[in-house]
Amino acid sequence: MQPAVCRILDANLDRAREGLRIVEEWCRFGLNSSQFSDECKQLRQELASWHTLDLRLARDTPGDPGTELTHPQEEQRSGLGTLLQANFCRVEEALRVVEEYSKLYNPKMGAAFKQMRYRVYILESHLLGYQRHQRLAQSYLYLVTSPTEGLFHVVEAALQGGLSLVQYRDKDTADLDRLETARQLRQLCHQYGAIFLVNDRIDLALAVDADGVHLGQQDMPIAIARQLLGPQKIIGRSTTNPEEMQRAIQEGADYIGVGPVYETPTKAGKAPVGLEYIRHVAKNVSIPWFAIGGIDVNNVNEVLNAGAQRVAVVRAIVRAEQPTLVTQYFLAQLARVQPRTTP
Ligand SMILES: Cc1ncc(COP(=O)(O)OP(=O)(O)O)c(N)n1
Ligand SMILES: Cc1nc(C(=O)O)sc1CCOP(=O)(O)O
Ligand SMILES: [Mg+2]
Repeated sequence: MQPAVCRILDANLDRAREGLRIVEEWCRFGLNSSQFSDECKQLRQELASWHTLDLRLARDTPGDPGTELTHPQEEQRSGLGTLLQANFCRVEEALRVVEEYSKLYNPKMGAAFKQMRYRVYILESHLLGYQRHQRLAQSYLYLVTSPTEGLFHVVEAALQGGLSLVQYRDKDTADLDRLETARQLRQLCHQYGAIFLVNDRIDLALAVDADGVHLGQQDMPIAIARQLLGPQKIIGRSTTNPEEMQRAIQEGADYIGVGPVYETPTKAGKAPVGLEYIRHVAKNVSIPWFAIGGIDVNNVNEVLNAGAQRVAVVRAIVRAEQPTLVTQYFLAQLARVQPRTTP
């Protein structure tokens, strides 16, 4: 066997193992998930079983020109999501290299690495989906955007205040512009570890790889959205009464919107549901739900006193002079009504 092939296999087996270890550490210490960390460990052990002495002996680190090469992006990661994604990429690439070159070395190894690569794809998709749903469960304030000058500044200011859930809502702009805005908002949200959802449009959500969609009663049925988006993405549904609420849950919504609580010019003409429906949802719903419609810093406590633990707002943040401070105020009020978790 050519020594160069052995060196390639040796280097990529190491690369894949290192990347898996980085992912495994997060599964173990960040998520406390034995299921995900066991899968990483099994993959690492299988890798190790193919990393035979003849491959290790081919190593020539001083003669490897690649040890000096780094990319600036490797020196900094904008968040945990980017870090995990970069390492999944590294593992998948390395496995693909091993799969190809091992065909010259041991064809059985090629087949085994193809299987492993698919296992890593599945792990990545399950892990990212799990993280996304965890983040949703920890999100109490939800910013729904409206077209406004300085939208990115407003959203970034709110993210700096601790916001972790954003919906891009824009009914009238040309698709080409919406696509660009959605792309940039997604990037901004992910930089802060926040979830990014798209209102109404499954196609746009898919195009920018958003975390999911928000669908109203007149929008696409949840079952079709789920088929298009898959189980790992988030699907939210608007509801205005107990029947819609029950149906949304049965159909598999990940969260529901509950409103409008108060009359609002943002959704002119939609009759307010009032606090009675909030009380009903508070008693009957266990998935995340967000009270929405006319909520601001002056009336938020009334909504919380009726049983809401999460709220969604448009104007209260988009029109705020100081979106960071308003976000912090909302989050502080919301924190008062969160159930205490035992340490
Ligand atoms: C969180 C949240 N709740 C409700 C809505 C309203 O959705 P919909 O009824 O489809 O109305 P539009 O927003 O599409 O005008 C929402 N967007 N977000
Ligand atoms: C987008 C939207 N959906 C609603 C619903 O009840 O389904 S109320 C609403 C607008 C909320 O805007 P603001 O916070 O400015 O009142
Ligand atoms: Mg809609």
